Amino acid sequence: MSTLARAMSKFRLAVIQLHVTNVKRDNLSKAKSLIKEAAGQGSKLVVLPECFNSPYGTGFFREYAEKIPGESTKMLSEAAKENEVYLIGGSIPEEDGGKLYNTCPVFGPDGTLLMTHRKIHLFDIDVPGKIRFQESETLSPGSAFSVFETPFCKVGVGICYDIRFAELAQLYSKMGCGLLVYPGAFNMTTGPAHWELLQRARALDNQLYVATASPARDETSSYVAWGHSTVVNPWGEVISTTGSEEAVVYADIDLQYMAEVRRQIPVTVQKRDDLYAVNPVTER
Ligand SMILES: NC(=O)CCC(=O)C(=O)O
Repeated sequence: MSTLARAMSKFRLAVIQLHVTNVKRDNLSKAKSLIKEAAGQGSKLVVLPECFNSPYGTGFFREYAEKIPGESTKMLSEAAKENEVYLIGGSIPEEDGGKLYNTCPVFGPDGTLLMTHRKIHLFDIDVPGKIRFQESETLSPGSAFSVFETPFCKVGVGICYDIRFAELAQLYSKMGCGLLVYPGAFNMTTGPAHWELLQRARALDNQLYVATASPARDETSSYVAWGHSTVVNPWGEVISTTGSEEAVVYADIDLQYMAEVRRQIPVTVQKRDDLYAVNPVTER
């Protein structure tokens, strides 16, 4: 491997666990300053949480929704360019053609919008006495897979509940991703039970890096996020995490290490695709 290739196989990732308020302007300016802070620490890829510009809740999505391009994506584009980072803009409520989506915009270091991911699997759950949440009351699902290239590796994007679907991660892995990123706001019921477990499972199943970005916990909000933004390596180990407060979580991603794990335990090439296969039906 050349020195350049070796250098490109390592990069710093920053996950911003933002304290989200109901004042959009404040959310945007706080996000902007934390992106700058993360870039100042050498991060090349920066991730914001699900619903970083708006409180998370079906009663808020329409009020905070924007078209793309709009106020929030303008800030993200400028921040990506000013700080020369790839920026996964968490998610924002998006309005398009009268429908609302939970959408993650991704920007390149020149400020270009590389792609948007509209949450594919809407968060509709009912755990009696604990939590009932129906995103589908106000949101429509996306129906496209979302992978983008960086000089370091291919990155696959899902939003929160998308992490529960192992086939999506498997598909992204098959498409060549070395890192899966899920901006997500788990809650006080499913967070302690499933959040870390799902990340480690997706990482181990596919022998790749997994990163999640949650809003910081706010006990006064109608939906209390679990926090605990995390990065997991291809061995299934948590390599960086935090608690419930606002924080920036840093992790050094090493694609050579991923290749080493895949050589040692070669499940990615041992898959019996002659017996079973997960194949994309649409791609963009
Ligand atoms: N925002 C979400 O999709 C929440 C997902 C979640 O909490 C879960 O348990 O799954």
